[in-house]
Amino acid sequence: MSLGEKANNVAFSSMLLSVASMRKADELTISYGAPGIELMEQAGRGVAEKIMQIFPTHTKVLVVCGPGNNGGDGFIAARILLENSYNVMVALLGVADDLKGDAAEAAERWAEPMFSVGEINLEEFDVVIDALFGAGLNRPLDGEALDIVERINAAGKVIVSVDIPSGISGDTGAISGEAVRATHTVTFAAYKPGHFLYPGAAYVGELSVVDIGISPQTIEQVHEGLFANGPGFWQEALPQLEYGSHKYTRGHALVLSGGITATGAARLAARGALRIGAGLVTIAAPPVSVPIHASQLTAIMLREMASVDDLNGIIADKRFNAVVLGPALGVGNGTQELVAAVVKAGRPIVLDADALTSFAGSLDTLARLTEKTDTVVTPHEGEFFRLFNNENEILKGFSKIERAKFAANYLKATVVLKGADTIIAAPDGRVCINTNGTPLLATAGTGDVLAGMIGGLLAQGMSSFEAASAAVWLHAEAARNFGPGLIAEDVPEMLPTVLHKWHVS
Ligand SMILES: NC(=O)C1=CN([C@@H]2O[C@H](COP(=O)(O)OP(=O)(O)OC[C@H]3O[C@@H](n4cnc5c(N)ncnc54)[C@H](O)[C@@H]3O)[C@@H](O)[C@H]2O)[C@H](O)CC1
Ligand SMILES: [K+]
Repeated sequence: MSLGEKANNVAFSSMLLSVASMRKADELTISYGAPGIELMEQAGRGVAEKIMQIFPTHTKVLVVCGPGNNGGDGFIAARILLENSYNVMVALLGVADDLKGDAAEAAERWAEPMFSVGEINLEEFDVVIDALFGAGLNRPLDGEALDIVERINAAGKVIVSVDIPSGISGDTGAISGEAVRATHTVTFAAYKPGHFLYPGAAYVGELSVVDIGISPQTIEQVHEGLFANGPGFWQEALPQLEYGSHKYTRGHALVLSGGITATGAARLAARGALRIGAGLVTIAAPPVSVPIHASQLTAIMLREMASVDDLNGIIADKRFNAVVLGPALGVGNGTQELVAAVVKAGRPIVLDADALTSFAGSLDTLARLTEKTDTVVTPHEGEFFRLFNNENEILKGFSKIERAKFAANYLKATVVLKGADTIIAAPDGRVCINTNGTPLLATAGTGDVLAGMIGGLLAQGMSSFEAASAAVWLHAEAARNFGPGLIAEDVPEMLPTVLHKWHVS
């Protein structure tokens, strides 16, 4: 199957491999008969081809090789570039005699001189290939390793990193001391979490993945449930419009509103739900807020909710098939009671903002509710820590992925842990890392819109993990399409452009 065909495979193109699962894929492939050096040849060729796609043959290329197989990839890339008449030099961190296994073989195949990193002047080159460290990085860079990374970053050249920018952890995106700021990163077989998690995501530059002969079957075999978020992952699960569609087949989302000074959040959420395709959307509001909403709503409907009894009366109508609670709903027991009432009705729910903060300090009360119905919770870091502040002992040292997984398991809910690199974690252990986050979303009310968008997809029958992943990606894509000056009200209105661009009916 060509990479192009594989990319069409919904799950495959989004599968992320941890460093350990990549190593297992490597070992399995070798055990099936492909020698390691062959994988390295294909890896090095993938890097060389990226250079050849972009730069003319008179480009002066310096390949900086580390002491392991990342360096091995570098030697192969250097040889292939030289065979294609590129002007190439190789500098080695360490000594050639210390090279082992495939890296030593790759160095053997580089028949030209090898310089030490101390001998070369970066100014003489146009492009630097960073083949210092990849999956084997196991401690902060120091000494000569740190020095050459700092020199590479200071040289102002185009930098192509092999597998992952040196100094970045493939699993967490964390920086070990310093890291190469790549212009491009070419990785192998599958993307790694560190390519999408900050700060690593800011160091990879333009990211591409090349096939090195590890089969999709092997990748699926070692895959541990980590996905990169994008249309490739959930497009097939998105509700599609059929000729028979009418507003009732597209679901009815209910959004609960706060009091008279806090009605905008509910309208933002409701608009997000409507724009993402819910057939009907209703806001349930306290009597004081009803006239405020009434003067501003058109397609979105409005019901008065003076008490929990009123809410029970409203959701007795089973056509309300998704409920969004939280945006400016108010913090306290009142909100806890509203959440409990909706859980009792057994509808899929989205809990955001105040519906989460209201349970700070009573996490188990929340867990007993969320385990009863299909739930998506959408905390940002602050809300997460308020909710899980008693679990700090356990969570200390946890990565962002591990914290999201812990919460999803604890609450038996899909957790959207928002941030520059939003993580979506399902109770079954699957994790989706968002790939298109943008600081444009750092403006009041965008979280309300996201909660509504998730509710709108749940109303259309989409399952929680896929609905949350799709909404997170479409939400950021809408912001990117709008650009500078974005405010929350713009996000729902940009959705048609994004849905059209991604051919999502
Ligand atoms: N399927 C695959 O996994 C393939 C991987 N390829 C490439 O191999 C590297 C991983 O190679 P490895 O030898 O395991 O480690 P590195 O080359 O990344 O690191 C080299 C070596 O460096 C030492 N080290 C670690 N941290 C430091 C540090 N901070 N300072 C100094 N030295 C350090 C440590 O001993 C490491 O062993 C992978 O990234 C791919 O590029 C194959 O090419 C294709 C298949
Ligand atoms: K590297």
